[in-house]
This record gives sequence, structure tokens and C-alpha cells, in this order.
Amino acid sequence: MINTSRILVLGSTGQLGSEIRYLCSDITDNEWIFADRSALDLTDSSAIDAYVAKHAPQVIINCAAYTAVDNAEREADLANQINHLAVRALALAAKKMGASLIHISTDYVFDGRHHRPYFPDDLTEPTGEYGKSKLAGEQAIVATNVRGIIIRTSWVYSCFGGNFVKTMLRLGAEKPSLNVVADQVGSPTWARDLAQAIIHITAHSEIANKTGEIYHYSNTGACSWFDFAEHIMNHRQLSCKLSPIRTEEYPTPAQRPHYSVLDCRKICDDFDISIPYWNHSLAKSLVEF
Ligand SMILES: NC(=O)C1=CN([C@@H]2O[C@H](COP(=O)(O)OP(=O)(O)OC[C@H]3O[C@@H](n4cnc5c(N)ncnc54)[C@H](OP(=O)(O)O)[C@@H]3O)[C@@H](O)[C@H]2O)C=CC1
Ligand SMILES: Cc1cn([C@H]2C[C@H](O)[C@@H](COP(=O)(O)OP(=O)(O)O[C@H]3O[C@@H](C)C(=O)[C@@H](O)[C@H]3O)O2)c(=O)[nH]c1=O
Repeated sequence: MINTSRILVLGSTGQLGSEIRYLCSDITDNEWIFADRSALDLTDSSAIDAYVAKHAPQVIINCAAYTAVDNAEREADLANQINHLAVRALALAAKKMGASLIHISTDYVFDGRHHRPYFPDDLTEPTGEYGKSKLAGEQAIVATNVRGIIIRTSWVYSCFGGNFVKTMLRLGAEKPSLNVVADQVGSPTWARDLAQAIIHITAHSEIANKTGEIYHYSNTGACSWFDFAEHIMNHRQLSCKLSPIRTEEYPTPAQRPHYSVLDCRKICDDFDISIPYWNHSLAKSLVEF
């Protein structure tokens, strides 16, 4: 283990950024800088270099992103600015300062045609603008050769921010019945678990040996959005009747992968991490919603 002293977290008001802030309030041996949009607006790439130089962090954790999957279809330029161009500027700034960059990406870089979990080096083929912009961000990091890693995750939820769990709890309390897509399969991930893993990685000596390496982190196990919704309702004993439907029956602007389960063994092996099962984490998390 190494001692990291100054850690800059971007996207501090989002789900993951908020969970990191929540967890690290106890960790006093590091200096944490939490940047929100008012401190650094990522639509202004030229501000990034100066901000990073001013704070001179040893580690940067980039939790900021454009995450509105459907809106990205009509705001592709904005998604590209935040998820790609700003990430390139951030990687260059980190490299200049000798900082390690821990960047978060998504299962939506895959097209979902697989029938087995995706490895980090599997072929990427995003089906929507959000996934394309996130992939471009990954590629920009790799091209700069900055120290650090990219962690792809999936189906993230938390009591902080908006997510599928909150939507289901709201609709489940309001409506007698609901249709939910049953032919898209992935792994729900409690942002608290991922935040814990990231904090662990910032202090792990291996981080200093990596440049642009890609890892996967999701809670273990897999389910469809319909299964996920059913478990959310059951944990909360909501009586809303759920019906499984096919993707075509729930038309959305963005096409989502039918299967995006991630193989997470590499992050467990390289950083001595064990990952909780998705439904155990869901049960734990729901106490806070
Ligand atoms: N949510 C999910 O299901 C998944 C997320 N991911 C990835 O994980 C990471 C964290 O996601 P999550 O915490 O859920 O995301 P959220 O949408 O909860 O948070 C995104 C954060 O980015 C910030 N942000 C957006 N635009 C700008 C901008 N122009 N300038 C500065 N900050 C900005 C937001 O600020 P503000 O509050 O001001 O809008 C917010 O703090 C992202 O990289 C995402 O792509 C990967 C897989 C699944
Ligand atoms: C609200 C609702 C959604 N759905 C479907 C639509 C969609 O196929 C699926 C999930 O919908 P959402 O829009 O909540 O989730 P979505 O925005 O697609 O979530 C994604 O976010 C980005 C940021 C990621 O990186 C991904 O890993 C993933 O978590 O559920 C229903 O079938 N019934 C419903 O009532």
C-alpha cells in the first residue's frame, strides 16, 4: 500500500461521487477535494488544465459524466464534450502533473450480443450516443498514456441521485401495475460498493504500475430489468403488479444492449477486491432510500 495525500474527485454531486464523499468522511489521512460543476464545468475543456494544476492532486477520480442515455441521442455533441473531449483534457492535465487517473466507464460500450460475461478486452461496439461518447473517452485516456485505470461498471444505483431503483420505488407506490423489459440482462451495482473499491484502489501500490488499463466492476450475479424491479418491489413489499415485456414493447430513443454482464475477475485479482452479490447489496442499500 502507498500513501496518497491529495485526491481530487470530479462529479462529486452524482451517485458515485456522493458515495465516495460519504465513505471518505472517515478517512482523514488523505486530503480530499470534491469538485462539482460550479468548481469545474467540463463543458469548458480549457478550464481543466488550470484546475488540475492549481490543486496538484496525486490521484484524480473522474465520476463526472453525461449519463442521460436517451437524451444523448439528441444531445450527442454535449455528451461527446463531457464524456470524451473533457476526459481527454483531464487525462492530459493528469499526465502533465504526474497524477494517476481513475476514470469510470460503462457496460454500454458493448453491443450486447454476447451470451457470456464481457472481458475488459472484448470488442466494443456501442449502440447509442452515450456509449459511443464513453468509449471515445476511454480511447482518449489510452492514447495519452496517463498513469491510472478505467473501470467499467453497470446499472448503478444509490440513495443519492436518480436511478432505476428510485424510479421503481416511485412508480411502484403510485401505480397498480407496471411493464418492465425482461430481455435486457446485466448486473445492478450499488454505488457504495464501487466507491469502496475505488477508495481501496487509490491506496493500492498496483495503481502506480498501470497506464490506461481497463477493468470491470459490477456487483456479482445478473438479472433482467424486470427481475431487478421485482426484487425492489419485494424487498419493499410493494403490491404493484409487474409484467415482463420485450424491448420492442418499451420503445426508447436509445438502443440498449440485450446482455451486458461484465466479467470482473481482473479487478478482484489485481487489487485484492471481493465483490458483493447484487441482491444482497440491494437489500442493504434499500434501508437508506
Ligand atoms: N448511472 C449508471 O447506471 C452508470 C454510470 N456509469 C458511469 O459511472 C460514472 C458515475 O455515474 P453516476 O454517479 O451514476 O452519474 P450521475 O449522473 O449520478 O452524476 C454525474 C455527475 O457528473 C456531473 N456533471 C455532468 N455534467 C457536468 C459538467 N458539464 N461539468 C461538471 N460536472 C458535470 C454531474 O453534476 P450535476 O449534479 O451538476 O449535474 C454529476 O455530479 C459515470 O462515468 C457514468 O458514465 C457506468 C455505468 C452505469
Ligand atoms: C421506467 C421503466 C424503464 N424500463 C426499461 C427501459 C430500459 O430498457 C431499462 C432501464 O431504464 P433506465 O432508463 O432507468 O436505465 P438506463 O438509463 O438505460 O441505465 C443505464 O444508465 C447508464 C448511465 C449506464 O451506464 C448503464 O449501465 C445503465 O445503468 O428499463 C421499463 O421497461 N419499464 C419502466 O417502467
